[in-house]
Amino acid sequence: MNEPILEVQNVTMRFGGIVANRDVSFSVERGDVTALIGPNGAGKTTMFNCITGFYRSSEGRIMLNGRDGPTDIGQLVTKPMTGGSHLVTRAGIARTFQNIRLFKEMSVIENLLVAQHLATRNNILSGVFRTGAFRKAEADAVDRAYHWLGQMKLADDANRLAGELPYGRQRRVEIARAMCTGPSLICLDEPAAGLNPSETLDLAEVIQRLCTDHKQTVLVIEHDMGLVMRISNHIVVLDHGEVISDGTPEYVANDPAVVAAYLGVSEEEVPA
Ligand SMILES: Nc1ncnc2c1ncn2[C@@H]1O[C@H](COP(=O)(O)OP(=O)(O)OP(=O)(O)O)[C@@H](O)[C@H]1O
Repeated sequence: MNEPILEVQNVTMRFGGIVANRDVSFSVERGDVTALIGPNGAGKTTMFNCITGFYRSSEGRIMLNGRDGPTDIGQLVTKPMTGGSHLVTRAGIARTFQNIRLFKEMSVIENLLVAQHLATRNNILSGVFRTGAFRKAEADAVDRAYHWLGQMKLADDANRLAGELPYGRQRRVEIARAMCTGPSLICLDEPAAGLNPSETLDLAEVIQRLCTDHKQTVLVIEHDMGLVMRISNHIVVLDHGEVISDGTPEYVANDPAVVAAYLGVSEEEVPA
């Protein structure tokens, strides 16, 4: 399968009169770390919310070529009765949030188990009667949770309250929780926000390991350009809701349109 894992096709998102994304198109290739960057208010989070099924875009299409074949994200979100972002998680897109959203009064391991209950197809009856399939699913969920805690260098924290961990570790718990759902694509919303430099380095290492060891495809919004340049091999730049550059880190870093957007001056004014 050589097709991109995610295809954003001419997506426009309006909130009343505000156009947060305008005719946005880009692809995420399998195994890549793609970074979505841009100045404040450029439309990055809105784009993420469309991709992860929190919003239905006003126009355009977002296709996931995941484990169930081509899936139209917008159709999952608007499916009558059962539609919603949980179906997008099941289809293979997991995410973390700009503001950490762990269950702070639960242990780390419980946070990872809850995520898997939402992602599996067990129903209430199999739980009540504790069928063989249910018990196997539970045992697998625990194994998977410990596996990802180990990968995120959190094995010793399994039974601590999530809210008691230092911020950098909480970020890694969020990533472990997302990985437990077995995503085709993991979307990280500003993972370095609020981290100190040494926590950011740990985070970079963890994200790089997801790619090298687990062939995980990653889409990340990030303002920390040091981190973006270290981890990504593809960058899409948004400004005022539109894609202004798309390419390798080297290409984007030298694109006058990007320099202009960040400096807040017109393209013509940027020195060659
Ligand atoms: N729910 C909403 N209702 C109305 N306007 C919104 C909504 N969400 C976003 N916007 C507007 O859409 C534009 C893009 O916002 P968005 O949060 O997507 O940008 P961003 O690039 O993620 O910014 P930041 O880097 O500051 O997080 C902004 O003008 C914002 O005010």
